[in-house]
Amino acid sequence: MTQPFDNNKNNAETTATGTVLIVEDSRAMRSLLSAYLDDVHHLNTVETGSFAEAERELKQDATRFFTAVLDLHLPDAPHGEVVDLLRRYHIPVIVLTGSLDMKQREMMLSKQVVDYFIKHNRNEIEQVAQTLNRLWHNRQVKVLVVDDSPSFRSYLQSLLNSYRYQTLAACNGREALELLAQYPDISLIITDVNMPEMNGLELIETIRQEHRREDLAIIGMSDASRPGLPALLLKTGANDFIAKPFQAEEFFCRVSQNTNMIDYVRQLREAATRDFLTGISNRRHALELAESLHANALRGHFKIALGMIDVDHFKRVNDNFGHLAGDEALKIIAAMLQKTLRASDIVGRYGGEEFICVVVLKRNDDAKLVFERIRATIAGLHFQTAGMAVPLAVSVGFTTELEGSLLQMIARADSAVYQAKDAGRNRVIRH
Ligand SMILES: Nc1nc2c(ncn2[C@@H]2O[C@H](COP(=O)(O)OP(=O)(O)OP(=O)(O)O)[C@@H](O)[C@H]2O)c(=O)[nH]1
Repeated sequence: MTQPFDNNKNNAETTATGTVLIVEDSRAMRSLLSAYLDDVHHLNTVETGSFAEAERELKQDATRFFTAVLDLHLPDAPHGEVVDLLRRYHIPVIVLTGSLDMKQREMMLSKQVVDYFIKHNRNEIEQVAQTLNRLWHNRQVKVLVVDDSPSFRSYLQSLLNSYRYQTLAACNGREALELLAQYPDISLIITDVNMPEMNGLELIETIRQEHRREDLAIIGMSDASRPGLPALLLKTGANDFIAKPFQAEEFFCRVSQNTNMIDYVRQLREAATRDFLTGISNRRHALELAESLHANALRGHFKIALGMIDVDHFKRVNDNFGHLAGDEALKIIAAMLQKTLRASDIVGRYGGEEFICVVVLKRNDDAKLVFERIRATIAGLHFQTAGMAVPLAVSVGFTTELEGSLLQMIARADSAVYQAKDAGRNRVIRH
């Protein structure tokens, strides 16, 4: 396989914290920038006022810096020399400067500066902060580059690395598919069209049989001299197209638009499956997962037990200690259920103060003991509120009878919960 992950020593994955080096000769601007970035999640700053000071900090330990924000015009380096200094240490550079002519702009772009902003007011500082946040986030984003030219592959990788993306590379479609199988969380594939073994169009067609445009973005890349190609790539399933040769600025606009779209869809999906209070699966998602376990159990692949867990006298917790305290109690119980059960089991918030658990039973598992352990653990929990330790308890109904639908199984477990409540609560009843 061609060039796996980039393991550049200065890759942000190896830096322990997100420290930003600021090089700015105006003390007021430096402090304003630093104070603002401190508010940005994860980002500490080291302030320097000249080329010499920046050089000293880098010599001391350059690996702590994941990005630098630079002024181009420093008293001891008036022509942007500080950009070269940072690039020697492979640290991504954002320029925040008082003025910029066309020549300087070209110079910066040729040196792979991440972005540049002209100082006008606080608005630019906000934009710098947003760019830093994006770079910090990019460390988690995998981009696969597919091209048969080794030099072009490494050029693309170095461009992407300057934006802190994680990169992988393949020299044809077949290798790309192997890498995709190995790393299913790849967000974006940038592929050339003309390649041996499997070309870019065949690759896109194959990928689209399994991955939709909103799950995995693809940018097709080819010669600007083939006018019909962009449409063909888009029709085959590419999200976007870029013509070679291209400007780094355009390349990054397209890359970030596509990776942002994938992130956004992933966040929406995540939000749609999670219960907003407890963070465990919501009812709809838990039922979806449970349907599949139930179907497999009916086919005889394994045995399952389905339990409904209802918090006892929960109204009293709310009435005595307030709704927020009640919320805390629900979070504690959800976390405990999640921790107690195996990854192959399902835990979800069914509604209000009721949880659903579907447990895959291994050969020696006793369903009654599994739910008894849950009940006993919760009965041993006290949550602290208003200076008091409030005891918690749950009633559990469960069943291992698979017959009929999943909803019928839930109804059986539910009726066992009612029996447990009637029998005095804080107990486990089997249907
Ligand atoms: N704090 C909080 N309370 C909730 C939430 N969802 C439901 N509840 C409360 O849970 C309580 C459930 O009360 P009941 O159905 O009377 O049951 P209970 O008090 O637990 O009594 P038993 O089930 O009979 O032991 C109600 O007061 C609901 O307002 C929530 O998300 N947060």
